[in-house]
Formats: sequence, C-alpha cells, structure tokens
Amino acid sequence: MMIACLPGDGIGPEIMAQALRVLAALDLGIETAIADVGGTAYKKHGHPLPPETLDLARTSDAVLFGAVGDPDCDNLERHLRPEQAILGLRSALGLFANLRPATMFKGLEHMSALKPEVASAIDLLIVRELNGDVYFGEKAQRVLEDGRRQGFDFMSYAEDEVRRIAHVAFRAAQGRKGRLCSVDKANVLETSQLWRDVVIEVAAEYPDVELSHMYVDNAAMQLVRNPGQFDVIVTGNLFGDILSDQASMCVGSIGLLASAALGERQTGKGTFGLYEPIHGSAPDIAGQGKANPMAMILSLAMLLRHSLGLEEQAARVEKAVSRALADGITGADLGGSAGTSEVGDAVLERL
Ligand SMILES: NC(=O)c1ccc[n+]([C@@H]2O[C@H](COP(=O)([O-])OP(=O)(O)OC[C@H]3O[C@@H](n4cnc5c(N)ncnc54)[C@H](O)[C@@H]3O)[C@@H](O)[C@H]2O)c1
Ligand SMILES: CC(C)[C@H](C(=O)O)[C@@H](O)C(=O)O
Ligand SMILES: [Mg+2]
Repeated sequence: MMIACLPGDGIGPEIMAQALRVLAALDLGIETAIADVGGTAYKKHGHPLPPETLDLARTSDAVLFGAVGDPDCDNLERHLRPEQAILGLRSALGLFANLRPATMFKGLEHMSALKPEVASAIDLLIVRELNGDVYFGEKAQRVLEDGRRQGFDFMSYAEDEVRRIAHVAFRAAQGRKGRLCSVDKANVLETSQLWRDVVIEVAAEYPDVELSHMYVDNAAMQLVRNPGQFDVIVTGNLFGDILSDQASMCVGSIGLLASAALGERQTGKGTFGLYEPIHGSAPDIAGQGKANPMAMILSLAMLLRHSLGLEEQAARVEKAVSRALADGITGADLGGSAGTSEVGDAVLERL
C-alpha cells in the first residue's frame, strides 16, 4: 500500500506533518511518498500540478492532500494558480463524490456559532458533486460591443453526472438515518431543475430512503436554524463548497472538517480517493504553528476507512481526536492555546 502525500502551501505542510506522525504511530507498514503541489510546485517546477505529482497520485492507493493557495500567485494566469492543482487532481482522477461530514464533538458545543442545544444535534453528511457544475464549464472574460467588460462561467450538469452522485448519496443515507435532502436552486436554474428531476428518478430505486428537496438559500438558513434536521445533504459543486464551510462553524471550527473525494476505481481494499481538510492554506496564520491539524488527521481516518478498508484503525484515530477535544485540548480556532504540534501530541497520546 502506498499513500501519496501532497502537503501544498501555507499551513498544508504544518498539518500534514501531524497526520504523518499519527500514521507512523499506527505502525501499519504503509509506504508514503511526498510530492510538491500548488504554489510550492509552481515556484519550483513552473506548474502547480507537475506531471510527476499527478503520476504519483495516479499510481498510489490513496492521496493525502494538505491545502493549496498562495497570495503570491493570485495574479498568475488562471491555469497556473495553485487552486488549479486540486481541481486538476479531482478531475484527472475522476473523483466526483465528495463526502464532507460535520458532527458535533462532545464538549465543543459552547464553541459552535449556534446555541449549544441547537448545535448538539448536528450529525450530518454533505455529499458534494465534485467534477461538474460552474467549476468546470467554459469561462472567459470578453469585451462587449459597447466596450463593457463581461465575465462568464458556464454552469451545467449532464444527467449521468447527477445520477452517479445521487446513487452515492442514497447509499450513504441507507447507511445512516435514511434521510436525504437534495439542495438546489430549481426555482431559478435549469441546471437545478434537471438535478431535481434526476434525483427524483433515482429515488425510485431507494424506497427505504426519505427524500426531500430544499432551495439552497433556505438550506443555508436551516443549517443555522435547525441543523439537526439534516442527515445526508446532496448538492452540486458550488453549493456544496459554500454549505460545507458554513457547516464547519456550526460545529465550532473549519479546522475540524475532513473530506473524502472518491471515484469509481477500486484499490482492492476499498475505493481510491483523495483526502483533505475542507479548509484552505490559511495564509493569515501560516508559519505560526497555530493551525488546527484535526481536520487533516480526521481526513487520514477517512482514508484508512474508504481506501484501505481499515475501519478499526480509522475509528481509533477518530476516537483519539474526540478524546483530545473532550479533554479540552484546543488551539486558537476553538478558544484554546494549544499549538499545531501540541494538538498532534495530544492525539498521539490518546491513540
Ligand atoms: N482545498 C484547498 O486546498 C483549499 C480550500 C479552500 C481554500 N483554498 C485556498 O486557500 C487560500 C486561503 O483561502 P481562504 O482564506 O479563503 O480560506 P481558508 O480556509 O484558508 O481560511 C479561512 C479562515 O479560516 C482559518 N483556518 C483555516 N484552516 C484553519 C485551521 N486548520 N486551523 C485554524 N484556522 C484555520 C484561516 O486562518 C482563515 O482565517 C486561497 O488561496 C484559497 O483559494 C484552498
Ligand atoms: C480551492 C477551491 C478550488 C476548493 C473548491 O472550491 O472546491 C476549496 O474551496 C474546497 O472547498 O476544497
Ligand atoms: Mg471550499
């Protein structure tokens, strides 16, 4: 078994180091290989996703990804920007299903942006489509006849793209509380009308799952008003991006939310995937040793579960994180004073 580790930019390498300490402590005999990605790769190799990095990811059993994004690169042509690396990996590796769980950890209710009694009910999974939508449609800027500049991004979903993510979401709901909420903007967008029609067609194959539909603006409000109503949410690429950052503050911090990006390729022990925190490279705190590494460590747990079939080890890592939180070990993002490596120490002690 080989894991490709792509630390990336900003806090990426800092949090990756803690996840790799946890992996080493598990002593599973798994090989790791590290490669450059993002702004770091651009500065060294002239491209945010060098061919060697993509090859390494392709030939691995799973990819552990830190974060990309570098303010020095914000004025580069779009195809050279660090963010293109993660979009390129998701697309080239066919990782269309993004699982973003948000669960309230015991003892952290007071850190939620919501009232503790509202926050304590949060146990939801956002299933975000990851290979389509306005992210991957044609985009450009042009000058109109009257001289005004115009920018456009083409939003689309084909029915097979909706169908395959709907199946992932229905199956996820079957393994949880059996409730699926499809979030769209069908009152305005044709893309969303097709999305809703196809989700309803797929629902016929899952009579044991209770399907509901919600407009995205209402969903954003309901996530704050009564997040306990949600079990599984399935939504498109853009809405899923936004709602998952919002869900993170409902459970206390963006430094807690892990994710799995899965496709169809099987590894023999599970499904090939890329695992990363939902947050970015956090340039505002990079290099200060205060980033929360828990989302990264929990992403490693998801990797062990989904790609390597190591459920027991995954649960062990998750339990160590929740015990550290229950014991009050938190960094600045959660009102505490522990630094990145102290949080790592605390998780290791509890493994
Ligand atoms: N998958 C990715 O690699 C990814 C995801 C999101 C954003 N980005 C990129 O990251 C860069 C910064 O973006 P942004 O500032 O909008 O979002 P961000 O998620 O990097 O940071 C938002 C805020 O959350 C804080 N934060 C994030 N992760 C944290 C952690 N682990 N511990 C403590 N605090 C944390 C940051 O300090 C910042 O105040 C941009 O270049 C963006 O494009 C990359
Ligand atoms: C960096 C960016 C391309 C990415 C996205 O929008 O998918 C990020 O925000 C995420 O949530 O993983
Ligand atoms: Mg995002």
